[in-house]
Amino acid sequence: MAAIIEIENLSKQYRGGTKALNDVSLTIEEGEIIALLGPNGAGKTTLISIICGLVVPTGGAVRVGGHDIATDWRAARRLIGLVPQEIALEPFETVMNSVRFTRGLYGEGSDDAWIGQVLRSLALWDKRDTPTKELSGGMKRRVLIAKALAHRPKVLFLDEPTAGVDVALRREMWQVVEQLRRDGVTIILTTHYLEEAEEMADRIGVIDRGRLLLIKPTAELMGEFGKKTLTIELDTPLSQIPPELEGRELRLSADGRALSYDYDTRAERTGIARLIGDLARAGVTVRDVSTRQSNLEEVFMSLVSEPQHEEETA
Ligand SMILES: Nc1ncnc2c1ncn2[C@@H]1O[C@H](COP(=O)(O)OP(=O)(O)OP(=O)(O)O)[C@@H](O)[C@H]1O
Repeated sequence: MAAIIEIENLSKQYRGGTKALNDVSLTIEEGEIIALLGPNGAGKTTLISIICGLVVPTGGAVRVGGHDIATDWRAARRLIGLVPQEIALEPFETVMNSVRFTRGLYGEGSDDAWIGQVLRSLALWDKRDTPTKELSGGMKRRVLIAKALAHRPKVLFLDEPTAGVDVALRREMWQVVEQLRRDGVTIILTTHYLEEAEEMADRIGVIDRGRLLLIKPTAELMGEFGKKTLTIELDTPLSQIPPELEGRELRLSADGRALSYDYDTRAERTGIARLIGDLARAGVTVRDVSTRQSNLEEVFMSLVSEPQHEEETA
C-alpha cells in the first residue's frame, strides 16, 4: 500500500503562545481508517486543519499524495475532503444542488453521475430534491459527507462525526464510514469516544497536549494494553485469602465469594493453570470462572494521566 499522507515533525504554536502540536510525525496508508483520540484541546483539530490547509504550521512538513501542502497546496487540497464538526448547510437549497455547489468551489466542472453515485451510497438519492432544512439530523450529517466527497477526494477527514448525537445516529454514521471504507476512501476521524475508535479504526492514534503519544493497529493496542481479569466465584465464601495462595496477588471480594486475578494476555505464562492447581490444593472449590478484557477506556486513561492545562506553552 502507498502512503497517502506523510506528516513530518509537525509543530504549531498559536500566536497566544499555545503549543497545540509538538513534533508530530505520522504516515497514513491509502485505504486506512485512522482514529485520532484525545481529550479536549489535545491538538486533533489543529492537526486536521493544518493538513487541510486551514492553519499554517510553525514547523515540519505534510505531503498529501506526494504534494507538499505548503508549496503544492492546490494539488494537495484537491485530494482532501473535510467534514466539519458543525452542520452548516444552505437551508433552502436541495440536497443535489448543495453537493453540486461544492464541486464548483473546487473549480471542478459538473459531474452529476458522480454526485448521483455519492448520494446513492449515502442513502440520500431519494432526498436529492428535498431542501436541506427538511432533513433529519442524521441526513444532514450525510449531506455534509456528500459535499466533502463531491470532488472525488482520496482522503476524508471527519472531525468528531458523532459528537452530541444519539446512539442510533452514531451507529448509522459508523455504517456510513464502513461503506466509505469499502469504496476505498482513506478516512481520518477525530473522536472523544473510545468505543467509536475501537469500532471503526484500523489504527488508533492517541494525542495529548500536542504530542502523538502512540499510533498502533487497533487490535494490537487492545492486546498490548489489554490486561485481563480472571474472576473466580467460590462455592463457599472465604474470610481471608488462604496462606497457600499468598503472594499470588489475588483480591478477595468484600463478601468473600469471589477471587480476582489480573494477568497479562501477552505473557508466556499467565499463571492461571498454577493458580487453579493451588486453589484445589488449598481446598477452595470453584463454582464458576469468568474473564474480562480491559477496554480502551482503561488503556486511554493509563496513557493520558493529567488533565490538560490551557495555559501550558511548553
Ligand atoms: N486559533 C487558535 N488560536 C489560539 N489557540 C488555539 C487556536 N485553536 C486552538 N487553539 C489551542 O490549541 C490547543 C489545541 O486545540 P485543538 O482544537 O487542536 O484541540 P482538539 O484536540 O481538537 O480539542 P477538541 O477535542 O476540544 O476539539 C488548545 O489549547 C486550544 O485552546
